[in-house]
Amino acid sequence: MASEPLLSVRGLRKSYGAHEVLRSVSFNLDRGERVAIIGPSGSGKSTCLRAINYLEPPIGGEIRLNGELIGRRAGRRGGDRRMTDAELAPQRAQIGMVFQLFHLWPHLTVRENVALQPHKVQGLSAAEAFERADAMLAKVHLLNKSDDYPSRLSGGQQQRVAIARALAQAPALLLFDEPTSALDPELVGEVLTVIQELAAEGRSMLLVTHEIAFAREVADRVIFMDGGVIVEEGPARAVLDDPREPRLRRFLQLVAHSGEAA
Ligand SMILES: Nc1ncnc2c1ncn2[C@@H]1O[C@H](COP(=O)(O)OP(=O)(O)OP(=O)(O)O)[C@@H](O)[C@H]1O
Repeated sequence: MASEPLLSVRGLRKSYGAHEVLRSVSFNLDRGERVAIIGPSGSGKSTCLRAINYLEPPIGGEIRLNGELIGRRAGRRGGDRRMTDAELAPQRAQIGMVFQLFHLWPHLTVRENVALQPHKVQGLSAAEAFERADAMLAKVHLLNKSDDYPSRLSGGQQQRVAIARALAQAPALLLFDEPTSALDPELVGEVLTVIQELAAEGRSMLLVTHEIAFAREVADRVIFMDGGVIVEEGPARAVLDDPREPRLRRFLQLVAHSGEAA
């Protein structure tokens, strides 16, 4: 029997008013797998990522991590109900998320930013949480900045701190939502290098990215979304180098012509 996937997304749906942004999206991600989601602006990529940890609660479908249903539990009167934020916290802790904007606490040092979740949510002592923070900051090559405040760091460094913070949760799955799109071009490389190093460690990750060359490099599998549905998916090189769907072919041509700024 095939083993259960790490992440299973089935029939995911999301609307804003009458606008259906996700129209039954289904895919799996296996342990150690790297999956990139690409597609035109507004196709629902970020919404899909944010629905996975219920930052944007979906209106239909099912998400499972290690087989466990995310965001919903059996209700008293039969059927199921949405979990409260408190109930969701331990599930969210298994899913590390890195956003386009870094969302670091400005009044905390780099080390304190990274140690906060392990200390407050996972119950590590302050000393243990700082030790873990330092180990994660070493991974993103920023141990020398641990006593600085975020405002003293470049955008690329702040994003690497945000990655260290996600790692400090010891998550089963990492979600990256366009992690380089708020950065000046000269700062993109350092962030992509760190993500690549994490991929080489065999971490499970789902990335929304506009960087097609990077997706080809780092992802095992690519999902192309358009209009709230998955139009094509498959091994990265097959999807990106030999696309079947005309919509994907057009998208890749457009990206190539605009210097990868889709
Ligand atoms: N909070 C919201 N309220 C209303 N509409 C929203 C909201 N968030 C997203 N949308 C709409 O949902 C659609 C999908 O947005 P989403 O950000 O998921 O697309 P995307 O593929 O990630 O685009 P981009 O590449 O530009 O980030 C868009 O039409 C967007 O305007």
